[in-house]
Amino acid sequence: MLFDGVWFRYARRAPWALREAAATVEPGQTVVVLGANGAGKSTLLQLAAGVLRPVRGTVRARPAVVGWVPERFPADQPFTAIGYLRAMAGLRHAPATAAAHWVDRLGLTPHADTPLNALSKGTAQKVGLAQALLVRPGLLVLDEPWEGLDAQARTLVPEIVAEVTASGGAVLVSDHRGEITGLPDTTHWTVAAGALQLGSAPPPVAAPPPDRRPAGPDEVVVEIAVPRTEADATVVQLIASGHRILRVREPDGVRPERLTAHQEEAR
Ligand SMILES: Nc1ncnc2c1ncn2[C@@H]1O[C@H](COP(=O)(O)OP(=O)(O)OP(=O)(O)O)[C@@H](O)[C@H]1O
Repeated sequence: MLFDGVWFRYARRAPWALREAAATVEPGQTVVVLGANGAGKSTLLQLAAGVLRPVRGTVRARPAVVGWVPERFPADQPFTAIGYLRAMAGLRHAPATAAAHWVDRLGLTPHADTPLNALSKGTAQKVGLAQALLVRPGLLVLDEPWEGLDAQARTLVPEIVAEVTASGGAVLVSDHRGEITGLPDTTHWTVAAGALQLGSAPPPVAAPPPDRRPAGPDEVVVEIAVPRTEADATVVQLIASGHRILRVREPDGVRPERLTAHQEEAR
């Protein structure tokens, strides 16, 4: 599949959400799309899936079967989980066992008869994932597939991606938090302010230094624990939300040399 000079904006006078994107996706390839909030990842993925059409340029040679998993599954539909998947399976001429297979595989059995709009966000996301897999896709497009999923379901994502690519399908997956660790042989693309860069490593998140002033009488200190890989990004987010970072530290009893250079400086 080829992005041939693709430009997109959401309204006539709106700023370009994607500018002159040029890229190729080969069969069997996994492309991880990185970038900050609002950079244009979802826009790019929707153009790949054919959900949006380019304003300029074209997307060529899109595989016939596209599985599209949006960032938020639209759960406001008058179906139960299994009813929805059976209806989708019928529309797409999927194998008769497809809906039941994915309900079982994604751990949806206890929720099969629950109306979609009564499902938790994570369970609804699993239904969104299941519908994209009813017919094995030549292109699977996953927009932040980890959002809201429980630990068990998260481990299934790399497994499913590997199965799709092993059968010659291509996968495009966005990951604004840099969560992807379990996917082998991936190509990285980075979107920054609507510009697509190919083959670049995840951009480093440079966290500003801590604010050394002690907490004042009208403040409280809230301690949080985050995954080591998300520490810098969390510091940036908290500061952007108007909070002060007093320090970043290792958990009690953990040797300090495991801190990154930045975290060491922030102690
Ligand atoms: N439906 C829409 N109507 C108008 N503007 C939109 C719409 N969807 C996205 N945009 C704008 O297009 C730009 C790119 O948004 P996009 O959702 O592609 O970013 P993203 O990288 O996927 O962000 P996030 O990680 O927050 O999902 C942003 O400026 C956003 O505000």
